Amino acid sequence: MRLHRNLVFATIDALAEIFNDGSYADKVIEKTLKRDKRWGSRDRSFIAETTYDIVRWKRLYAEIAEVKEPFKREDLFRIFAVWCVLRGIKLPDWPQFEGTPVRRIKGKFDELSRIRKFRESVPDWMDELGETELGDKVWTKELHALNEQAPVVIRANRLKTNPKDLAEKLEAEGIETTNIRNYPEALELKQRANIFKTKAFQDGLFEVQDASSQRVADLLDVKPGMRVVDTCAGAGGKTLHLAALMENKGQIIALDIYGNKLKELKRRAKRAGAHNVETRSIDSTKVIKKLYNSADRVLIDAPCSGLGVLSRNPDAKWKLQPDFLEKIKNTQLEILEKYSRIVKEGGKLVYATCSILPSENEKQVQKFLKTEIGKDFTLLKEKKILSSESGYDGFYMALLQKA
Ligand SMILES: C[S@@+](CC[C@H](N)C(=O)[O-])C[C@H]1O[C@@H](n2cnc3c(N)ncnc32)[C@H](O)[C@@H]1O
Repeated sequence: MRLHRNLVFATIDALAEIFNDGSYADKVIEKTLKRDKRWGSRDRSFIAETTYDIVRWKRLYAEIAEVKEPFKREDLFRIFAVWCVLRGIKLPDWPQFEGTPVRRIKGKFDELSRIRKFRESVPDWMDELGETELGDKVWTKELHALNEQAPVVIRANRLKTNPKDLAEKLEAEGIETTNIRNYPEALELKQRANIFKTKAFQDGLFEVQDASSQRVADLLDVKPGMRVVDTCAGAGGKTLHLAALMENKGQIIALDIYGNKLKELKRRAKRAGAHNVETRSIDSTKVIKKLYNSADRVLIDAPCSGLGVLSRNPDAKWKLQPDFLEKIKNTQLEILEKYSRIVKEGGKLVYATCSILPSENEKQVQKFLKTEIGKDFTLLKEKKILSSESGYDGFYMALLQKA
């Protein structure tokens, strides 16, 4: 591979913004890719993938490069040189790479690879937490899986198409997909591609949604005509799936504390042809109280650490802090206690997270079941999805029923 100066410089700029200014990797990459209209798809994927790779392996590479945060520009070039050496990419004879100690880099890599927190590139606290919660063996495997690049999975929108027709349409647009066994609406891309540009996407025939995430709406057991409340709807990934499962019949009330996310949800619902979705911003306790005892089904896709989705969101390794985790666990329990009151007698509730930590998952459900409102519920089913076992995101979901 020959390195192009403007692509490498763009990558270094992106890394500086992500590491030193605390910006989100996806946003920085999106902005960086708009910088030069002449860049083709290969150039763009070089920038995106190299940036993500270096974000993913920050701790390991910084340790090998012997540099510390905040990174100066020359530090970022040293980190970049480590990335090249470990991938067997020939370093160009630019002044930035002069004197790169190739043998020392390889030696340090071998030495650090013996220690999990360096090999898998995670902060000390996260490595300790993962081991405490999951045990050494499971955490080691899981962490390894979470450092793999995530596959691109889409969900065929049954309001407009089916997986077979969609696969054919995408193939006609040059995108090859495969079915995923036991995931009825999912297709996996054989190769990464900018699928948002396809006509099939603009026509609302699919949404990008990880295979594990597609399990959540399925578990809620919705039927056409039901009244369903999606309490933490965000931009509506699961709301749209629920609308499709309900064949657009009945009512879905999508809630979130952020109005801007709900705006995006509305836009997506329009594209997907989902007409039974109403959004409500949670701007006072009244919004929730008005819904008490009214829904056949309630989804709580709770805010969480996101530790199950590190493979698509590697900068969370560096952004997540232990005190945030403590706060979010309190929020999860509060949400469970408040929003479960929306379920009517005999109705069902799904509590889900994209975390693999028992303290955000089954332990929260157990705590909830002991609360006053929780005593009215029974746990019907629980699914713990590990990335190391499924090949997709780590997820947790529990189905509960109100007596
Ligand atoms: C895991 S995300 C939801 C993802 C979304 N359901 C989807 O499938 O695309 C959690 C959502 O909970 C929202 N949230 C955070 N605190 C909340 C609260 N107290 N009540 C309701 N929503 C909340 C966040 O804004 C975020 O959109």
